[in-house]
Amino acid sequence: MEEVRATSAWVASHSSHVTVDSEGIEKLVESVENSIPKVEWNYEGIHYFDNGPLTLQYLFVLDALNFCFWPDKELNYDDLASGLKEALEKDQTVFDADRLQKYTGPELRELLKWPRPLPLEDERVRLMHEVGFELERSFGGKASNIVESCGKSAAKLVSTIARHFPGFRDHTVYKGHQVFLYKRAQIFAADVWGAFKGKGYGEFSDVGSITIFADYIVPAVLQQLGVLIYSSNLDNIIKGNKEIGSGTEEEVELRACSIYAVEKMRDLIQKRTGKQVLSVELDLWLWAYGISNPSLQHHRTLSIYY
Ligand SMILES: Nc1nc2c(c(CN[C@H]3C=C[C@H](O)[C@@H]3O)cn2[C@@H]2O[C@H](COP(=O)(O)O)[C@@H](O)[C@H]2O)c(=O)[nH]1
Repeated sequence: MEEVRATSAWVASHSSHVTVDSEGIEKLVESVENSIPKVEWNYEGIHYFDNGPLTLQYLFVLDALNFCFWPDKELNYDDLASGLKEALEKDQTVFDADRLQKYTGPELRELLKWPRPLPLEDERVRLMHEVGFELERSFGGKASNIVESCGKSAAKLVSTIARHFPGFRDHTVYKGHQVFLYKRAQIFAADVWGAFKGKGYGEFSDVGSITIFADYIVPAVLQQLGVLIYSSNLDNIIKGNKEIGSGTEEEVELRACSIYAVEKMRDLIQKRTGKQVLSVELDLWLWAYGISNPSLQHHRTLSIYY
């Protein structure tokens, strides 16, 4: 995760379309430093949890598919989470590694009870197959074995997932430099930590190493809160709901500057109050705030990473 931090900082310092506003960070931190809203994991009541290894299988499949909902106006992350939860409650074998390798698009739709093709459905199915195949090949079919192999280190968990599962390798090249963002691998570690409340499978000695999860909600929130400033061209693209290509400077800056800005917020909170906050906690607060404001306009990129 040091690479995520370092490469995001590099993007922020070479950025052409997005500016991280230090004054904006100071103002926001001043207004929230003593009262950062604590948001409970699964505050929405949409997730499967049984306190055992099946929860990890659910979370891993969830985060393998946790991207790109916006092309369907009615589809949200909640539909994916609660759809997978209900499917698992009905049949405990739905996420067995051998079954994951065989799903078709229509079967995935049926699992989620979604009446029409999902956005990037072929990619979702391909990634389910990839997860099933590699779980079987290297982890005895079980996501719990990935977590157990990481010796209570969230950083090791993220790197193990990125090493074994190509679909989680959320990185890109920006102005000639490789940039690591690892949104879905990090969110899996955070989901495990959140679901198990930092105990058992969720105990990580280095949970502070996780950064925020650079999706399409958090940048929009940071802009609304005055932390990110967009060029007028980028602002018009987002307001006009025009698509931004994956891997473009604009897209990488939106994501990397969000990571960098929240790391700066975290440092400032620590400096001013002496209190350690986790980027995961800041992420969940910002994300929940964004989700509760449906009028917030976010950038639109067709991506399998977020
Ligand atoms: N940064 C960040 N992004 C997050 C999440 C979560 C859910 N986290 C769970 C963890 C605890 C809670 O109980 C949540 O259920 C989803 N997303 C992203 O949002 C987008 C979906 O938006 P919309 O199309 O409007 O549904 C999509 O890119 C999705 O990947 C998060 O926590 N942080």
